[in-house]
Amino acid sequence: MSPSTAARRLPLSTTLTPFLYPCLDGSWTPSLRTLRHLTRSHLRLRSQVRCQTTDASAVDVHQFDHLNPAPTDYSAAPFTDACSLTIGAGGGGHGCISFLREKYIPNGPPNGGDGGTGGNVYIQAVRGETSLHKLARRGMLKAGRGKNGQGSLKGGARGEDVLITVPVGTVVREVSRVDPLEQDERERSAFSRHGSRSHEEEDDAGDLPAGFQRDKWLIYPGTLPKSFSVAELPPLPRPRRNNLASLQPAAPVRLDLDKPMNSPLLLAAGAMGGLGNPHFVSKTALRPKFATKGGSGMRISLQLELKLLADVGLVGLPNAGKSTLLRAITNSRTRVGNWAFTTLSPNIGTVVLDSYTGRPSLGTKGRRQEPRTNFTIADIPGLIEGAHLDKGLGLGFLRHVERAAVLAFVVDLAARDAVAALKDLWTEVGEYEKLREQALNAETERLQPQEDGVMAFKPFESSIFPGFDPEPVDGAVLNPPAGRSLPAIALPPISSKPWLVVATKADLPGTQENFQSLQSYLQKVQSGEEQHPSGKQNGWRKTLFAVPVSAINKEGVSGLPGILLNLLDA
Ligand SMILES: Nc1nc2c(ncn2[C@@H]2O[C@H](COP(=O)(O)OP(=O)(O)OP(=O)(O)O)[C@@H](O)[C@H]2O)c(=O)[nH]1
Ligand SMILES: [Mg+2]
Repeated sequence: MSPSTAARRLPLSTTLTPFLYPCLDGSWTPSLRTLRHLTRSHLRLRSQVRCQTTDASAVDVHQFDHLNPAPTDYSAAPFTDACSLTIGAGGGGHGCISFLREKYIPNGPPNGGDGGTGGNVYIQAVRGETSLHKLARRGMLKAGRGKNGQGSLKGGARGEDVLITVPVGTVVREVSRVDPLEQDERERSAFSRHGSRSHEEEDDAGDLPAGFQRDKWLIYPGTLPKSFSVAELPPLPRPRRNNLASLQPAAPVRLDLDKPMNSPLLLAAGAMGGLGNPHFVSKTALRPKFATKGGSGMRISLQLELKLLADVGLVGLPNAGKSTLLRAITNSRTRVGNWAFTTLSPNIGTVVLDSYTGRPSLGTKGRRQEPRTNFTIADIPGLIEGAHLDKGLGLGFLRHVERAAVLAFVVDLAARDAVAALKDLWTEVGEYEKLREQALNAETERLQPQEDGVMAFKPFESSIFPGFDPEPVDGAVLNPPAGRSLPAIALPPISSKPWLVVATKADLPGTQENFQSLQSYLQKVQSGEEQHPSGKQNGWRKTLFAVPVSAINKEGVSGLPGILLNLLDA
């Protein structure tokens, strides 16, 4: 019988009293001093009990500390670094059909209000968010629809806006969009070209004849289908675009939100509401019994990718000791364990340089205007040989260190030849870079105008005055103007970044030789005798060195922040 089962069977009073719960023993009354002592010993006992419940037989609970934590001593936040999201701007409310009716005015003039504008969708990169998991769960985010207009010329209320908050470092790409207004425009121009009326016959207001898009009308009384087909309708007014649409980023959306934003950025403006019946008063229809429906909101499918922003990125094989190193130099509570793939999602730790006197405890070199008071380090899951062939956790997590200014390669001196481990790591980083370049090229190609880079030149395309949309002049076919070329989110090559090697587990016996061969290899790379481990000609090789540390004993790590800081300012 296990001790826990035995404890369950015995009555509480015989097992725990008077040591743990003395109050349950009726004969006992504690003094104030005893109470204080009891609280202290109870707290100690509780923490021990908590540790024991994890794996009491295998480990001695007293040896746990911050660098050799118990299996349960870690912070685990949900993490998602890529997701797709569809956003929908709010549709407009319908216009109202209503007439003034008062005492002695039985058949008053029309007074139906316009429909309200649909809600907008905004995006904002904010500090504090660290993952996209909330958005990944949503899948679709829609702004509110505008309210319908009401009698007495009351306009409908605006639809509710939606604000998408994302972590700093999120890259947003548009996959596709459905813009009902553009579709409308296309239908109209097709109708005017091939329909009953030619383009020239279209009247000044750009209205099209009755019978075109009957479904855009509301008719009173409109309960019978007959009334829709028989009703005499005026020409359908041109669809209107929300003025705010001019603030939308040019399609296709491609944003790199690498700084916290003070104000949200408009992604999709809501559709305009329909027009109330007073808009359609004419000589022939003094009391129009129709209004227009509100427009539908545009939808954009987006891909969001989070590339965490850290100053230093730790790259290493699984079980090399990256997380222990992060714990040793920061306050991080990332998980540590003696097995591969302990870390399953990236962790960011902050090295605080503040001496608590308002000045950084370590000097930072000139170029920065403000002295650096902290810097961040990203720990990602370990890479294994062949990670680029989708082995292990894949290369996906390298995106979180590709924007780091400095790379720290963590090699385990006790596991295998450190030079071979370093070369393997560089191979995987190089493969990742190739994949990234391929993806960038493919995307740029996809977004480039077709027909061998030739596209029709449109001098001006106003979203505020949709009527002003000149047809391309025949023969005026130019290369895309430079100003409209697509912004490439280009990053510097990883091999050009400053890097160093942190050789961990130096406390274990027989690791000196391994370290010496690593150091002599790095010296040769620096002097140019050996090829850069990335295989690139212009890889960074200004000052290359390896730092031996025993992270678990916090030995050799005190100098690391200073070294990293020097490389950051290099
Ligand atoms: N002796 C010794 N052991 C260490 C040292 N650093 C880490 N370890 C041990 O090595 C094991 C792996 O450490 P982790 O920090 O989890 O390794 P990791 O690189 O983060 O592993 P993954 O997250 O799986 O990639 C743990 O059992 C640590 O206690 C060290 O300096 N000396
Ligand atoms: Mg780890």
